[in-house]
Amino acid sequence: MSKVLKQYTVEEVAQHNKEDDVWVIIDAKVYDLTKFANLHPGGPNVLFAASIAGQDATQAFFGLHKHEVLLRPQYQRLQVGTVAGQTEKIKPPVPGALSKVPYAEPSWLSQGYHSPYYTENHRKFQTAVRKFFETEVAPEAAKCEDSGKRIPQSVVDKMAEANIIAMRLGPGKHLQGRTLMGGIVKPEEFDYFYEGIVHAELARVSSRAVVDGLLAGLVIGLPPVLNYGSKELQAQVVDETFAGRKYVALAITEAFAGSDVGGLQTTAVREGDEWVITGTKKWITNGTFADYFTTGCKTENGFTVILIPRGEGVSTKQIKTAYSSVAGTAYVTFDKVRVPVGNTLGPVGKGMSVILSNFNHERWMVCCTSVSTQRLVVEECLKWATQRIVFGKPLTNLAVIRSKLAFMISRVETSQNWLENVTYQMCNMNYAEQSDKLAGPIGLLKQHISRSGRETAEDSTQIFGGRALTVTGMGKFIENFHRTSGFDAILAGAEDVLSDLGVRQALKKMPADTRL
Ligand code: HEM
Repeated sequence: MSKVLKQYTVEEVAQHNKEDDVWVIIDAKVYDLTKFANLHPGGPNVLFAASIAGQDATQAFFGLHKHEVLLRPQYQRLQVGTVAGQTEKIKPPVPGALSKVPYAEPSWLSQGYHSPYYTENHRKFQTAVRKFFETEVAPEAAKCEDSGKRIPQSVVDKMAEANIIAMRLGPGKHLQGRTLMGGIVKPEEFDYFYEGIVHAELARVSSRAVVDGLLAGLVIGLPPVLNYGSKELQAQVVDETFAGRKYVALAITEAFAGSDVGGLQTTAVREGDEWVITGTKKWITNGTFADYFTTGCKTENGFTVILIPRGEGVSTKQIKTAYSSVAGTAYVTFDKVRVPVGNTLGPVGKGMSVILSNFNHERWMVCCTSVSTQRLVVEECLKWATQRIVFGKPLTNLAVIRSKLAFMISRVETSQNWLENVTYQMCNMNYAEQSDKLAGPIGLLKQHISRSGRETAEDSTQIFGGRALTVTGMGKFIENFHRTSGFDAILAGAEDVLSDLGVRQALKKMPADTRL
């Protein structure tokens, strides 16, 4: 039973202004901080100041803490009453609800705006997905970001139950017969806009590392099995991965070669009905816990992709990167690993096209998560710049801050609009057409979005000041974004390589019969 809260007048609260009896008012609620003072992370003295003890400390509080602090159960207990004649103004977030902060949501989710791409059913789906991620994933995501431990199986199980894992691989036959998000969308109606919603909502509740830790390896490592694996192999692997019982990682990059896939040295040699594989792989997302590795190998006549199950000769070790170990980034060693020839994905020697066509979806997914995160940065900055008082006025009074906000908003809106256009093209092209027509545009889009992200990371850091330098507190989200936005510029293809790819693809299509 929740405790009955007494009402106090402002004058009554003001009596509690001593070190052994300290109360404060925060947003029309009365808190008894007497016992808590010595445990307060900001120290006891700040609570005893004449402007705080017994006073309305709302503005001071929100200048120093995120709202979520008051919502933590251990701090909710400090509330002893409410203030007579006052009502709370700052509302706790409702799971699944949209933000009312301008530009915090894409225009298709903003009241009074329209979109040619999304239907009412996309909206219904979005509400359900946001609620799911906010209630089921967000609490664990925050814990794992801190601890570096992998996402608990209970979260994976819930994602599998709603078929979120399968939906993250996009539309296709693999969705047939599955109930998607409780049946809100039929498998045959599921398009890339639905999939984009899943990526965007995941990014809203997760740090960059958690986005990857929540089975990004599977999202990029399983498509070659779906597109090129034999029926027997698919039967063995697909269901158990969509059920969240087994994990997959894409193992392409090596210390010897990153974006230049041609320089890979891991080698597969055919011996009867088996491949014998030797080599190393680096920066492998989810590699520490993956059960299967979709691996790029050098073979006699070129490059071949082979699915390697974890077993004898396979070892993985964690690489410490700038983001949390929750992503399970690994260094993988294959030491004369024997794999049946049936595990080959696509034609022998033609692995390059398997990998290159797979990149489109991976890069597009990074675009979806990155734009969503950049939008959250805009929201955080708008909130902070409005509530932060400097020299007696809100930060928004400064033209330089408004200018930064203008560029941040413009970057996220241009990115979103281009992304939606590319998504629409994907919805209307088959896999082969996408590989032919979209590799260049998606490369350019990703470099635009990751570059925008890094500029936004810089701007937001200036807006948050010192708070953007600490991993906890008001600016923790900005700090994390600033530290990890570079991952979008490298993973799935380095920014410079992708800009070049985009232009080279365009040049290939230049008509021979044209002159200035
Ligand atoms: C219900 C009342 C309060 C609770 C539960 C609370 C809790 C906390 C927590 C959890 C932190 C650590 C910040 C973080 O890492 O997120 C913190 C820091 C701090 N708190 Fe409070 N606090 C309360 C009231 C106040 C008030 C009224 C003041 C007024 C000056 C204050 C001043 C500070 C300061 C100066 C810091 C350090 C901020 C920093 O390192 O940037 N707190 N508080």
